[in-house]
Amino acid sequence: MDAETLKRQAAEAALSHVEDGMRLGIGTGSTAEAFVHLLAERVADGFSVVGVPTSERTARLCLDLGVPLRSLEEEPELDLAIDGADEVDHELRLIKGGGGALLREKIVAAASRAMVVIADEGKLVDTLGAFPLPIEVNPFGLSATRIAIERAAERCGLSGDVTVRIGGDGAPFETDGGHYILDGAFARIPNPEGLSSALYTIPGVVEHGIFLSMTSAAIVAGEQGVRTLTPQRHEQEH
Ligand SMILES: O=C[C@H](O)[C@H](O)[C@H](O)COP(=O)(O)O
Repeated sequence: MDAETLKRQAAEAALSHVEDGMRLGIGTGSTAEAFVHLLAERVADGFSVVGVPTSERTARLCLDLGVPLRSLEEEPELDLAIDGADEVDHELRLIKGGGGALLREKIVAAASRAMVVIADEGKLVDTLGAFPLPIEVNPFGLSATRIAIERAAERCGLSGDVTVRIGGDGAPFETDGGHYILDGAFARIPNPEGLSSALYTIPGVVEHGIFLSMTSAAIVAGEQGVRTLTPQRHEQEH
């Protein structure tokens, strides 16, 4: 089965967590977009939800497909966030931000009573870090912040290049918040809590893509079917 089919299966299973009348945080990326398409079909059938998008890209798709939207300012307390991830470990710690939406995604997840992550099984890892860690930074003092990140990573026992993400136009990729992204190729992050804390001490760091203790459940689709992982590591077959 190809990754797109698996993403759609995970997105389908996530719909069972959505109840009529919910205020939903809606993630960014290809898996979240598969979810938006399915949600839009439900909305067209009369299902009532309001969505708070985690990016301009997701907002455009929701508007195109007729999913009603509010800003987080209008709906500051959400019932559920549904989002993809770049990596998920067995404690449901995540790396996110491959699409550059990590800041809004983390704010929306934090404003939600629960967060369900949807992914194909290729995203499941023993140790986070093979996917370069996205770190959102203020453009001011970019080089100084990059050096500070490298030193902080070294103090955590990590090495690897930290590079500025470049957009399609050859200029630094700019997030919806007007920040830049540095990608840290650390290969293995055995102590994500330690790296997270170290990154938060750097003034130019706006946010990073390590999501800790935010995931209520991860719905993972693979060749053997769709599984729901919870932080207690209980699994359910669908
Ligand atoms: O910034 C983007 C998000 O964190 C995405 O949820 C993440 O990159 C996964 O995207 P995809 O579902 O396309 O693999």
